Amino acid sequence: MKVTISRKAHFNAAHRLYRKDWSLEKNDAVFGKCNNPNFHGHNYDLIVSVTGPIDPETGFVMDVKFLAEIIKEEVELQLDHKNLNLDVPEFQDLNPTAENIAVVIWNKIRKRIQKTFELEVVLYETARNFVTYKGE
Ligand SMILES: Nc1nc2c(c(=O)[nH]1)N=C([C@H](O)[C@H](O)COP(=O)(O)OP(=O)(O)OP(=O)(O)O)CN2
Ligand SMILES: [Zn+2]
Repeated sequence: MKVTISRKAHFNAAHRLYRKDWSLEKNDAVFGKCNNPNFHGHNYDLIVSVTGPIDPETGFVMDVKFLAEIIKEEVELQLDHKNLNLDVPEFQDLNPTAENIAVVIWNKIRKRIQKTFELEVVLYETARNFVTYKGE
């Protein structure tokens, strides 16, 4: 029997969607207002879910306080109030779309979670736009 535990988190960050190897015209055509050279910001909401068996001794899949600490160290401290393009090494050569941010977050958290557990992240970039990544 497997059970999923989830923890919500939140961070604010600025970004610009563009490719350095494209002209301004092509970036504007593809990314529109998200290509503003002066950046723009989002209030990101994150849901991190871990699936695994319940430990019969503790009754936990994993201690949610431990998961909260991992999210604080791997996501909030590294991304909150940052300019993703300028401040975060992972996005120096990677467009900080919601899809790419979700994959970067998943890879950071995956390293900290027991291999036998499944991991899923859902990242809300706006109240209506969100992406899901499960490492598949
Ligand atoms: N597949 C993706 N498409 C878009 C992404 C993305 O990361 N992946 N990002 C953006 C913009 O950065 C931003 O998220 C768009 O914001 P906005 O158009 O304001 O979206 P809202 O949901 O707030 O507003 P609506 O009026 O509901 O469109 C664009 N595309
Ligand atoms: Zn944006």
